[in-house]
Amino acid sequence: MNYQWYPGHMTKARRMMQEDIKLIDLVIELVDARVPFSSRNPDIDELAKNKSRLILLNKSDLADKAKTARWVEYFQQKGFYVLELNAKTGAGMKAIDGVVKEACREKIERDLKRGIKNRPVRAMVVGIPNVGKSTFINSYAGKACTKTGNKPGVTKGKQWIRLNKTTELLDTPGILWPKFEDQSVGLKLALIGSIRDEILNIDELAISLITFLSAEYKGILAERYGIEEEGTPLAMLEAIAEKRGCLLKGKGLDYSKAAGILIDDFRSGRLGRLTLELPEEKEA
Ligand SMILES: Nc1nc2c(ncn2[C@@H]2O[C@H](COP(=O)(O)OP(=O)(O)OP(=O)(O)O)[C@@H](O)[C@H]2O)c(=O)[nH]1
Repeated sequence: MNYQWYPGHMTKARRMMQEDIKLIDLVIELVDARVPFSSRNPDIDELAKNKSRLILLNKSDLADKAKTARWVEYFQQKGFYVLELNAKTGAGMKAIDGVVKEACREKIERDLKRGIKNRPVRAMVVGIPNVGKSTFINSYAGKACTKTGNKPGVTKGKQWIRLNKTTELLDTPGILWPKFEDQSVGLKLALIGSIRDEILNIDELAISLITFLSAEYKGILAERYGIEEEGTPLAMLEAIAEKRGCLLKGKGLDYSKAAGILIDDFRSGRLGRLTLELPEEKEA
């Protein structure tokens, strides 16, 4: 399968982010907890060097709890501050302020030594499309906070949201481009729904998911669809089509319909909390 992204916007988005990053102290990077490696663009490490860093493992409600704990440990070992989050419900949100302060402690202390009091920490949210940046900003900023409007000088044209006494957030998130280093990255991004479905081959996607699930999460397909987990992935897709009554008009089974049901069940969490990759695979 050949995966494409939204070509054309990348250069502009990157240039804008390069400018914006100059204005901020803290980069809050959202990744999808089901694919923390595939949903991050490592170029951000270069773009945001010398900045405090916080990684939010978002959509953690859909990810495997034990595997998320391993990703937390992995990113911590790399020197990032890390939190699990469900931006949609706000679960995990309370811990953020404390961690932001901790991540920016050096900056706050440096300011104090220079006699600068109460200059807020300036933060920016970044991430690839669909990881939940807007949902997070809306939830974190809440209704009570006010937009500060344009400021003179360096921040001309930028909107900042004053979150509390210590933190301001740039109101437009930085969009990063996913990095298709190998086919498996594109495949995982397609599975979580970050690539437009029109350009995907849904049958191939379902076969890949079945292959993965029957190896890593044995029993899940049997439980959800009442099928035997045996034979080829195609045979299992066929079994799902049979169980779910996916029929073509008078001409046998509708595999694509069954594939659609499976992918949809995965994306919405109906197959359970599943994570598609682990840190050690990435390091291998
Ligand atoms: N289950 C779940 N869904 C979430 C969570 N956070 C965001 N979403 C959903 O994910 C989808 C994308 O969220 P957005 O906030 O639009 O993502 P974005 O990163 O701003 O997307 P772009 O504008 O494309 O860059 C929406 O349907 C959200 O409701 C979460 O923690 N859990």
